[in-house]
Amino acid sequence: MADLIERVQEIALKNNGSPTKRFIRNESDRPNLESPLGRIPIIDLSYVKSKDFDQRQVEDSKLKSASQNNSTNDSMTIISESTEISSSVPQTMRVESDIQSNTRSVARQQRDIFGVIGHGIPTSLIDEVRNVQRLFFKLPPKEKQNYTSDSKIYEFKEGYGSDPLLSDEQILDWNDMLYLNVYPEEGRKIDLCPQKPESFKEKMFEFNEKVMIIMDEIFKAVARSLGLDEFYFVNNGTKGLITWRFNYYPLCSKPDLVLGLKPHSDSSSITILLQDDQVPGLEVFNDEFGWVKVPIRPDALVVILGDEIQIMTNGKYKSALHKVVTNSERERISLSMFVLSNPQNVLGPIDELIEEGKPKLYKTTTVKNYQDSFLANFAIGKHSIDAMRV
Ligand SMILES: O=C(O)CCC(=O)C(=O)O
Ligand SMILES: [Fe+2]
Repeated sequence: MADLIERVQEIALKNNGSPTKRFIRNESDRPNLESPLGRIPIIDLSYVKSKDFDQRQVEDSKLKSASQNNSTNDSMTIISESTEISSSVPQTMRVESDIQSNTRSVARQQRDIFGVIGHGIPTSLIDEVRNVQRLFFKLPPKEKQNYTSDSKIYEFKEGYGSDPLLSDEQILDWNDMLYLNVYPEEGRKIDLCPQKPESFKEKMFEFNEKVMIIMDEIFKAVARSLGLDEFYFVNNGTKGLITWRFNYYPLCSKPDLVLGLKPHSDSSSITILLQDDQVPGLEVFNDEFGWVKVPIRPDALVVILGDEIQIMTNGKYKSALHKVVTNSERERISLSMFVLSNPQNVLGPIDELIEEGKPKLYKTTTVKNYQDSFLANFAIGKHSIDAMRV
């Protein structure tokens, strides 16, 4: 078993987008390309940051309803007042989505994923980040290969690569990626950071600085919504490590047989996702309707709750089960910014969040242990959080 040297992009180019056997999913795992368009809440960060207490409370309670598993119909009413991000899906896709939502309307909003607007990051910078990412993946294979690290395949593999091949039975994701540690600064491997396009590093670090500020605001709002001290996460190393994953999904002539990314939850506390501004693909699991498409709103960042939050909140907030489907017309990119706690931190339910009379639902371990088991399980499609249940 060796790492897959030929990248998905090259396979796609050589075969006109036609996947080889290794990518073909078993019948039960194949995507339904007609899944309905989901509704995800929108949080306006300019209100969350506001000094106006009342306005901040409205946004905080939206976040609470957005995240809490057992929220009531009342809290859903609050979030339904917010703008739906489906409103700015590009015209061509909107028509398709509207037809779908007419035939099968999705009433229940997601509670494990939400859009963030009012974040103050200029659209021009967001577009530039998407642009340098696209330019990087357009480089010749040899050039991109310079950014591949030679660490063992079952460890976290920084740099350029694709789904590591861990067993002969494994079905691979139709995705190439570039993984980079961006925080703390001393953890950066500058030799794995693309030299081309020239502005890649500059745009990446400029964007990172802005996103780091937003992360703190989100952590503060999440803490408030849980009744914790607002600095609980900020002061306890929940923003301990930030890793970016630039995803590239080539076009695929058999999107009904293949997945861009297999169903998974992220191991992070939260993931901030910058979606492609044109091409949909992300789907999230909805308890009522099964898989639903996550709408696109080009200026919004998407926040995905990860396993760490589910464990820390003793299941009060849930991590989002999500996957990516491919399409036969256009390639797609996305950028996942995973926020992980300090590796040495203890990971387990927070004492203040264990309700009286309710048991602890998750074991306690270290963040490092959880990450290690997550990476090994991810490749073979297993969910690590299942092993954490008491
Ligand atoms: O491509 C996307 O929209 C999602 C990517 C993702 O889930 C991941 O990188 O973990
Ligand atoms: Fe993910």
